[in-house]
Amino acid sequence: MSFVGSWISFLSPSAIAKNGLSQGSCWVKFIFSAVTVTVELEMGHSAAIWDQRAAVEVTKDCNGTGQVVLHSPRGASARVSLHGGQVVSWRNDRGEELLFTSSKAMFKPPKAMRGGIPICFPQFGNRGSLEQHGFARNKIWTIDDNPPPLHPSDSKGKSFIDLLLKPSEEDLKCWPHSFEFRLRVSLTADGVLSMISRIRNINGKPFSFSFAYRTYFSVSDISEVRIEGLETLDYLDNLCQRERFTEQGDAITFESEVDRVYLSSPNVIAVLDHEKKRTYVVRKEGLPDVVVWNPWEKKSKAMVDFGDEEYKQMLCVDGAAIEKPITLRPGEEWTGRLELSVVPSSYCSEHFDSPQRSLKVKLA
Ligand SMILES: O=P(O)(O)OC[C@H]1O[C@H](O)[C@H](O)[C@@H](O)[C@@H]1O
Repeated sequence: MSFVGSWISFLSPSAIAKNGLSQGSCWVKFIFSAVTVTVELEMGHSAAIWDQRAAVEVTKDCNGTGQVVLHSPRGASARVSLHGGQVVSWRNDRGEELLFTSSKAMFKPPKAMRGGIPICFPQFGNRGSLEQHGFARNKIWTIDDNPPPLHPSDSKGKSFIDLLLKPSEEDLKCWPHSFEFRLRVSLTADGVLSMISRIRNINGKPFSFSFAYRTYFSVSDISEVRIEGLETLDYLDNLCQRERFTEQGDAITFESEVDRVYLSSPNVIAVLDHEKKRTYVVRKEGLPDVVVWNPWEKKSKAMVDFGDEEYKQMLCVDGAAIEKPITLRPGEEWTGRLELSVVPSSYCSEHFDSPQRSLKVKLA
């Protein structure tokens, strides 16, 4: 289908209804700022070159929460909820969902939806006095129309949205530190998903926090999955009172519950799904730790928003800063970046066999 054709079908009411955008929505807004589209005709085929910001849809529903859908010109998409600033869907150009969402997930505040990429801030797990994984994932974020600039490469050729979280009076009672948390979520034409978090101390005193992009990857079968890039690292085992161990295996595979924080990890990690013949590549910056979590059978049964057998279809691999909390002095800002891409495993076996050696790709 030509680019123009696919664009028109994207705008049609049936496409909007198919994407579920009109259901229960108070309004739908399309943002096409600074879009430059060139359509080239060559040998009877049409191709599109999309130079600038691509299509971003914003939908707001009646209970005050909303979603933003990012579209790539080649058909990939990402959906971000204002509830939690949580990425709730990431699809490739064939429409395949790459993130896990539980069939029992609840999409209503105040709790984060089980799946996607909830943000753990300012606390990870129960390492502190706040609610599990901190409050950011449970709050309503706003769209930031005028964020401080990022590097031009963070915008060029991408569809993106900027979100903002500031503490409420209630948040300040349990965590008395004023901050601005800016989140940029973007999608490249090839469907690479990026998240950039900028957290600024606007308080008169220093504060410390921990952080994780809890990333629920969708996998064919957990027994067919392995992680490369964490071998030989030290980790804290949440199942053994955070005792420190050293990883011994060649790669990480799964046959029981896992809940670990790998320390001082390389900036590129690969999650290989043999059955699907695809590999997720996780690139990160500013995030020294990697959490690996799968609840397995017993814990799955204990979670109300998670199916008994669903542990087989998911794996959390989170870029994180946990062991050494980040400290910001007044006026200082911290940045943590995550970039997710997916490649066929045939490509991976050639290029990603040893992530520590060959995946030294700097984030743009
Ligand atoms: O159910 P959640 O609050 O999302 O937490 C899910 C899991 O996250 C972490 O990995 C914790 O160490 C686990 O103890 C917890 O069960």
